[in-house]
Amino acid sequence: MAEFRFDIKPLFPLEIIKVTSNLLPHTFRGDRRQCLDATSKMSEVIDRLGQLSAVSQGLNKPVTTAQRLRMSENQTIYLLSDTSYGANGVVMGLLKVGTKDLYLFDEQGRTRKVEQTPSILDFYIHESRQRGGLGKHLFEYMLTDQNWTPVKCSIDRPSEKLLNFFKKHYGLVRTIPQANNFVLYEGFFDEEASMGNGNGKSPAQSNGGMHITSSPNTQLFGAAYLGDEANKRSGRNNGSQQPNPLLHQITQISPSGRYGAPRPTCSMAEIIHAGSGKSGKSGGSAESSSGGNDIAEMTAQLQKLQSGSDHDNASIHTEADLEPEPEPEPEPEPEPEVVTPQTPHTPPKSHTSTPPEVSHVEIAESIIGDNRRAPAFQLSKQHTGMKNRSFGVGMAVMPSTKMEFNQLEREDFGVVKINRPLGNAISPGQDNTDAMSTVSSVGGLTDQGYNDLKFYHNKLW
Ligand SMILES: CC(=O)SCCNC(=O)CCNC(=O)[C@H](O)C(C)(C)COP(=O)(O)OP(=O)(O)OC[C@H]1O[C@@H](n2cnc3c(N)ncnc32)[C@H](O)[C@@H]1OP(=O)(O)O
Repeated sequence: MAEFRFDIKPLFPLEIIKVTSNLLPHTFRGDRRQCLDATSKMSEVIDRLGQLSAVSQGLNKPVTTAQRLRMSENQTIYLLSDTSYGANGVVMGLLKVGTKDLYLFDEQGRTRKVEQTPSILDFYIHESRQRGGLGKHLFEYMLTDQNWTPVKCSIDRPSEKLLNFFKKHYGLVRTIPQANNFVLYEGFFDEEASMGNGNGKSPAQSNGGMHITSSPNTQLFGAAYLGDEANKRSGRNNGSQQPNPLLHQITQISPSGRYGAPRPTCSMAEIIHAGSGKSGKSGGSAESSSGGNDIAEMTAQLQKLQSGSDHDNASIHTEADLEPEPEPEPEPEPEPEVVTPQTPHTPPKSHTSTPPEVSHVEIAESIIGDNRRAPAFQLSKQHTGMKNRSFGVGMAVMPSTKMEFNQLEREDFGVVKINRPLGNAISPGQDNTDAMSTVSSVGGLTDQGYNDLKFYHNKLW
């Protein structure tokens, strides 16, 4: 348990105290000197518990620090103590909550901007006291104090233990898939489920903040981008939408828990890999499939070309058939104030949301063309000395399928050298890293009369 060099009893007149950005216990009364002393000690307590929580969750840096709390506007930390333990007492647990403005998907896959969503941000009970009911005790205190209900809480990358906690104590299992790091349980958007929270409104509604948005992602990916299950559900509900057999959601079964929570995907990657068709929709709703250039069609054409088959009914190869690449473990991120989802998707069996994984090697190649294909056999620069041969690199500036250039110096990423004479040593005093200086000094042309483009880059092949 977290013991300190000072007596914690003055800080903890109650078993549970709450602390906000002033870093003082909500019970605090004292003069300026006592205030400074209390904030200093409380900072130490928060930093220690935050550190223990991070270690317990396998995070490489704490989600909770005194400094972060001090800078926050709407976060509260609840601390659970046992002042009877030892001479100075001990602190046994921490629960950090706050409100967030989030873009969320509801159960029909519509994007909603929910302002001041109740959020569980960090939760920790010391290992020696876990599974003894203290977590529930602390959580219930917070719910009462904040006037929240569990089903209305969003949870920032819940751990496996916390998922079990919600299942055991509140019967919450089924989640609404999100594309950000937050997990919502079914019922979050229900009006009636919010009646028990005291004011008859959901937390979001009570803050006047929930409305369907026309976010860029909704326009880009459509509201029915949830795959078959969601399409069926919405089809049952309103009878207007039919599942499109060509449109499978991009699904990856990932471990649930803090690291298993979905990461936002790169919007640019989505656009590059999936958005080149005129329809502009990657997964698409039933309505979105009208464009002649959509991915399914392009992929089918590619398949036909590859197999040499011209059967009209060749099977369609969709994103769901492609092997997802293993996802690197995401680092813990500071809680975003506004999180914009990229794509919704169907919940995996674990009932936790997973990130959409776009892996369109073939599609990307079909879009870009053969220029991007690597040769069947290629010599590396180890084989060819310092001569590098690059295919497609720098296509943005050279309309050639092949580029050759000398490599006399070390490789650095992203440095583009222009106008240095091909193969020549750099003259003394010439700035080797400044393209501008070489532009003016050489006149811009090589012996062959061409501009010399020099690329320094990491190994790409
Ligand atoms: C947004 C976030 O903060 S995510 C991070 C959540 N925090 C962590 O994972 C840190 C490590 N875990 C903990 O600190 C605690 O286990 C907490 C805070 C999740 C729960 O506190 P506890 O005091 O253990 O909760 P409490 O005793 O009230 O409830 C126990 C239930 O929680 C779940 N739980 C607690 N520990 C575990 C565990 N090791 N394995 C699986 N489930 C667990 C179970 O449902 C358990 O019920 P059970 O013992 O009948 O199986």
